[in-house]
Amino acid sequence: MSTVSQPPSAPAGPAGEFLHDFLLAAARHTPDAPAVIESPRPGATTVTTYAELGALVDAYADGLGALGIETGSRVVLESDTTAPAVAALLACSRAGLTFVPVSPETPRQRLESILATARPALHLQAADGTRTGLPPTTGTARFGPDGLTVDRAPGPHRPRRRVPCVTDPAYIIFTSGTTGRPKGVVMSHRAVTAFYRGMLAHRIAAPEDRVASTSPLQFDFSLLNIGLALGSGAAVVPVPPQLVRWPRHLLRVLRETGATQVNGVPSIWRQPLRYEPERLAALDRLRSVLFCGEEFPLPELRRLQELLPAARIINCYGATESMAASFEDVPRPLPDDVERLSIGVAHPGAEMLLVDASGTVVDRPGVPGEIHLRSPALFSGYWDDPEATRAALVPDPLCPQSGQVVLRTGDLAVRGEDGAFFFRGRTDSQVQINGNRVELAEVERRLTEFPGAAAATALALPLPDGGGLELAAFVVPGAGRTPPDAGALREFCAAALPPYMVPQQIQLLDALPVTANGKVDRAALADAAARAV
Ligand SMILES: Nc1ncnc2c1ncn2[C@@H]1O[C@H](COS(=O)(=O)NC(=O)C[C@H](N)c2ccccc2)[C@@H](O)[C@H]1O
Repeated sequence: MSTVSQPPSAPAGPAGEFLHDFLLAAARHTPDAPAVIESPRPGATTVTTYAELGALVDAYADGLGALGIETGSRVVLESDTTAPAVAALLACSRAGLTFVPVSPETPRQRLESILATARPALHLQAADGTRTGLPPTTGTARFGPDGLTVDRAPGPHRPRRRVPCVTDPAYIIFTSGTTGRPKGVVMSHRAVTAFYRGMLAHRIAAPEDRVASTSPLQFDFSLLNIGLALGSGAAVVPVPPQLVRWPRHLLRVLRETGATQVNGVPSIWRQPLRYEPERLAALDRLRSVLFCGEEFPLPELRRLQELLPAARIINCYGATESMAASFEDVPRPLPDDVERLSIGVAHPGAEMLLVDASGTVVDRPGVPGEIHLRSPALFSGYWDDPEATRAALVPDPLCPQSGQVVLRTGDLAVRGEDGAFFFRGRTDSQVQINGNRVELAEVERRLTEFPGAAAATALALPLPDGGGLELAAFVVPGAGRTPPDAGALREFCAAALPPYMVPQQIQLLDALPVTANGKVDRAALADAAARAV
């Protein structure tokens, strides 16, 4: 076999099956269109065009190429979502490297756990990044307006691989594993671009859109937003996490950048709805809202619809193991009798089916089952965790002989008469209280029906004597409403729920604690409840 000094150029997959090809293809014809619009400070709005983004990608890819890092190596990319950060992840893709996004707010111990697991060749941060003390086995570099600056070159290695392949990992997202050790969700180029194709078939964004992304880069919601914007030839408007948390800052960024779509987890709306309803209603360019990650409390969703009556609101459901699965418009207005939101059906090219506890496929309306997802966008597996991978990627229940695997989501749903799915919580959110099965979402829903309650979270907590579980609940009052009384809330629950579903303790909170990805932080609530006993 001939030895070649230069690797043959990677065979491009079908048009744009590599992440960088896919995301830069849409705007080859519109180089001067805005790709990223940022407004870190009042009056300091900057636009990066597709041509400028492409030039940054070239500069960073050259810098990475010069380091001679072996194809398939990992690069930890520590940054908020910015134009240079988007260019850096695209440059990793072009250089045949797998990027591992982490937020600058990632605690050191968690970063060290990710470094020990992913064993990256390089840690890459922004020019003004503050991370120090990286292990000597990891190269370090920074990306800035003029290219890469290498602080410490990656260690020498004997390259065994030279040709990038579309089944290579494009990125690894580390999620908080239930076992405490972060799980690395490995997504190939083929999977993520297959997902992007399915999502873009919904025509959610158009070239004139400006898609605000309010999630940290380490959360694949940000990667969905980048793909949605760039894949549509539109602009992404990254909102730094430290601005998302302050309603006035968030609304200023949306106003000054002319955002036409705002994508985020439900919790980003809680404070703006409560403290800045007028400024929210004044965002007259805002024409769509997309949310994901957890159920949107219905009182807050209804309030959002009141303030943004013209906005299309999309409920996006899915897991990091396939980036997402479905996109469903919320009825406008949401009928009063709706208790659970539809998650629709899987995006084009994918299919959800329900499997009951016995492993039988459920195909009758109204019968609950666990969502299994058949999709070309399924993850490759959990990094270095074959056992967890086998538990998630299971044989196709309809045709196990085929060798095809489907994603076992851990989510419960029922089908409506029209075939759409209705989310029914996690399989692990079914708890046993005094031997009775309790669906926590049912308790939460009853609590949010109380006049003046905007959101609620219910938890099953171990009894102090260790003998079983008891229900605790946390309720956030609505904007400008008299805060509900805990006793009245208990009576309200008792009027509609069996005794074992009435929370023993109910705490009123000004806000629910959220994780780094913006989801309700149930672990923090459990700790607070334990301390309150
Ligand atoms: N719209 C929902 N209603 C209700 N429960 C939900 C919903 N979207 C997720 N979830 C829940 O969140 C779980 C997935 O959690 S996750 O792996 O951390 N990933 C995410 O939350 C974000 C996900 N990758 C994503 C990114 C971008 C767009 C859509 C979805 C799902 O299995 C559901 O339990």
